[in-house]
Amino acid sequence: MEHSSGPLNLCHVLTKSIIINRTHMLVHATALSALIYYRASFFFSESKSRDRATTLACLTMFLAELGLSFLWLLSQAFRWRPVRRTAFPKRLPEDKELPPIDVFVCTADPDKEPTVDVMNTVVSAMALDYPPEKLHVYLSDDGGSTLTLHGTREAHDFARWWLPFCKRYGIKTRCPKAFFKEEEDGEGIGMSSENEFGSEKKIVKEKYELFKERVNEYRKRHRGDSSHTSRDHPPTIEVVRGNVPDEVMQAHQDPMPKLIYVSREKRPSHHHHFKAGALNVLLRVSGVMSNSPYILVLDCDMYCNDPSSARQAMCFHLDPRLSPSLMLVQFPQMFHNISENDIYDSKLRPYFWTGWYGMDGLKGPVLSGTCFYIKRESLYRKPVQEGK
Ligand SMILES: O=c1ccn([C@@H]2O[C@H](COP(=O)(O)OP(=O)(O)O[C@H]3O[C@H](CO)[C@@H](O)[C@H](O)[C@H]3O)[C@@H](O)[C@H]2O)c(=O)[nH]1
Ligand SMILES: [Mn+2]
Repeated sequence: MEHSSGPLNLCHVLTKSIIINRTHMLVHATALSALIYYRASFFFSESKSRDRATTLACLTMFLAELGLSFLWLLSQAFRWRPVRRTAFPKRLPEDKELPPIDVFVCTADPDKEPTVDVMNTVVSAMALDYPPEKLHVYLSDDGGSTLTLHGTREAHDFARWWLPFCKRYGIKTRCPKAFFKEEEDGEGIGMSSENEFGSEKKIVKEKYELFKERVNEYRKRHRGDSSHTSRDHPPTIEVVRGNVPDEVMQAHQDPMPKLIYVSREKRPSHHHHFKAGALNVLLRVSGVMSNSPYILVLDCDMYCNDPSSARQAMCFHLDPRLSPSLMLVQFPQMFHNISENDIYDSKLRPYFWTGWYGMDGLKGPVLSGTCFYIKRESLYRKPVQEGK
């Protein structure tokens, strides 16, 4: 990668949106003022036709209107000064100068969060376009399930095929499940199955099917085997090496990101604090094992849908102008499998595509709990300066 003198990122103020938003606010505020004036004049007028029932009805409506107007007023902050940001990953320093990243994936229940899907998220994180020796993926299993541990080993084996395949063909969708679905739906990169890509895709698909089969087989065979429960189990930490024998491993010498399975100790007598407790344990475990200065947090059903996200995040974290006051770089969540007839906006578009741009313009969005690259240092107290 070449150095370049341009900035690593740009912040664009969305002038057109600002003009439209503020004009709309003005019109809306004028209409509201007229309404409030109309209601108020009703109460101050000395009309004899006003009986108690009419007054009560008008008062109730007026209070409701005042309440809604207040809510409207508060939400206008999000539309006041929206901004967008562009990152220039090509301007980042060389790979060897990039900082390491720890990825935290949390799962809690192999019945509610199917193991194959969780592993798809894990594999998509391992396949990020980032130097593999600088990427460490930690999977926290709050269920303490042997199925998840077994699935992690199987995922590691499958990643040996998947990672080189993605790298060689510049695959954009690095979650295997999503990639094969796109290929089936004809939305893939459209190369014929006759060529080299096609034949390799076929092999990788077979490996993926085998991986799924083995995980599901294990689930069937070992159901109810364990004496532990998700609420009462000892700790387990394993640097996952997979099930592949050494000879086969030597044949695939491509370096891979480290994959670490962590299941913290849980006892009924101690509160476990759900995901927050799991993240705290991952912070401590990773602090001893890799201690990377940046951390990506993912829910187990939030796969990485853009392999360049790590480099994009670094365009902000490594920017000397921004970095001292920057805690995290957050990506919006995207939802699939939502009904075509959805009337509840389950994709949360106003939140991610309006609210966030607005909040960023007012000094930063809220933390949404997943899909963010956070600076480890920002989670600890500021180091005390020497001599003070
Ligand atoms: O005891 C627990 C409970 C949950 N989780 C994990 O936490 C994540 C989020 O939990 P989920 O039940 O899926 O919550 P959602 O409502 O889908 O998630 C949103 O809301 C959560 C807080 O309520 C945030 O933590 C999430 O990041 C945010 O996406 C999942 O990966 C779980 O496996 C644990 O690790 N341990
Ligand atoms: Mn969830």
